[in-house]
Amino acid sequence: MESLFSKLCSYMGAFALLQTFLPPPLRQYLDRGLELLWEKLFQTADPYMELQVEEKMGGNHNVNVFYRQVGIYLGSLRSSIDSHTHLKVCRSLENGSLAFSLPDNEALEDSFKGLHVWWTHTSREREGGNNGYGSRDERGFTLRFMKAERSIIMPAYLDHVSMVCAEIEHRNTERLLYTNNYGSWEQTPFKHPSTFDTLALDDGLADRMKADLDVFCKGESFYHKNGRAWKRGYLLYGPPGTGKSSMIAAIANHVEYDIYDLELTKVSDNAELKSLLIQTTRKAVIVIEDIDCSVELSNRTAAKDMDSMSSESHESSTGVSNEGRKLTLSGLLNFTDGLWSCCGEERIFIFTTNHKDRLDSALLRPGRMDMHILLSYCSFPAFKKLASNYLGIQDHPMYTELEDALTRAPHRITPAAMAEMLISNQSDPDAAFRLVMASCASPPAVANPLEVLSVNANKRSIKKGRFRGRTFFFLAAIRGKHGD
Ligand SMILES: Nc1ncnc2c1ncn2[C@@H]1O[C@H](COP(=O)(O)OP(=O)(O)OP(=O)(O)O)[C@@H](O)[C@H]1O
Repeated sequence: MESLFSKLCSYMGAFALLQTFLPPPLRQYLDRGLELLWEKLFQTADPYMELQVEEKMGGNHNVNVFYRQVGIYLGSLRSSIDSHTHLKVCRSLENGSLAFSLPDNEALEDSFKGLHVWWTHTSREREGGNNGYGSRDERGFTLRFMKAERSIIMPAYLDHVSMVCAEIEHRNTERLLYTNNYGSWEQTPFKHPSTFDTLALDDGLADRMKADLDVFCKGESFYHKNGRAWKRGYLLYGPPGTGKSSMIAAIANHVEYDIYDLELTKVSDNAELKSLLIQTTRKAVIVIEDIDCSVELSNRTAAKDMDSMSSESHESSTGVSNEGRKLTLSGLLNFTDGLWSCCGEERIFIFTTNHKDRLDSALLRPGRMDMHILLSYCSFPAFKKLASNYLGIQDHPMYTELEDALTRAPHRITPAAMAEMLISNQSDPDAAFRLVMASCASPPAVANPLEVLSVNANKRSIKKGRFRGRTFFFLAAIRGKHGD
């Protein structure tokens, strides 16, 4: 009896030793085999249950979306995959990246809320060939978990799989820039290289913006718990060429959202505005640039005075009263803030203006735009960032002098103008810095025509374009704001 007991002990010791050396897939096979043996010997009920996720469903073999989602999800479980020594690999046609997965019949372990589940992929030849349904194999995933955990796995874990897959797909999909064209959105791939690392901003602003965006993106439960629409508003203001458009691109790149660039002059009325908003998807940055110039949304008191002066002549010439004006400030406020704005989630609204003082106080009141961000002339830290980006220079003997000049400069330089001076003298940094010094000391030889235009002319009649990173305006037809 004693010798049998010691034999049993030594077997157990050998098993424990074997357990540490066996590769995980083999261990799982053994586990499963022993479980089956145990069930056979002692007739115990299987404490596990299984779910089948087949690639094709039903008699007419419709594609099962969840099968694809599971495949993508499992591909993201890198630490579980890395613990295996037998893997499959393929390269994606779309983005050229490598994707690893387990061979058929090998179990991949995952955990969710402290529970453990196991996925296995199987494929077997379809009976009677391919029957005209593409693949000859019947493929599917099997999910195995404890029966007692059924209420957590179904559907919370399954929803989790779909959600993670949606995020992965969103990250891998090319992002889009939408522009409105009379009632509908037209899309084009969005590839703007601006990031918070390339922007020259005042100290700490990039970090504050990134932190704010990160909190917003992870804020679903916060917004829902507090009964708030999951959206955020930024007003970017400052002179032309200080990086407002570049910051929009940096924001979109940071959060990886699509951009909807709303041109208000192409929106005929509030109903169209509403319809455009409803067509936007979640995870969207909705931008209205130069909001003070887009439509008559300036200070309402001033507008009222203007209206009363001109209403008579306007009505007689057009037959439409000012009261019946089609696109209104209240329509726009409803767009960003009111009930309409709640028909989608995870949206960032950005308005830009060169003249914050011209905006109606209703647009500026606390809570409307969450952050008002001033982008201004080039400070010394911003200059150093541009010099580092464009010339690869971190420090230079002229920096003390330049800091002094930029701090006291009577003729302030925009980051756009600074970038141009550095880029055009890339091969000779000393010459670039001398040019910056000279620009600090005296105004540019030729006044910046775009600044003159932007002050006097109605921007609705000005076309905006970019060439080599600079913003250019050219007149479609010069029409002064008040007809001058
Ligand atoms: N803060 C900045 N950091 C880095 N580059 C900048 C910055 N500001 C401007 N630039 C450069 O100047 C160019 C024009 O800037 P951008 O169009 O972003 O300015 P803006 O403020 O939107 O001008 P506008 O009001 O005329 O639309 C950009 O392509 C970028 O190269």
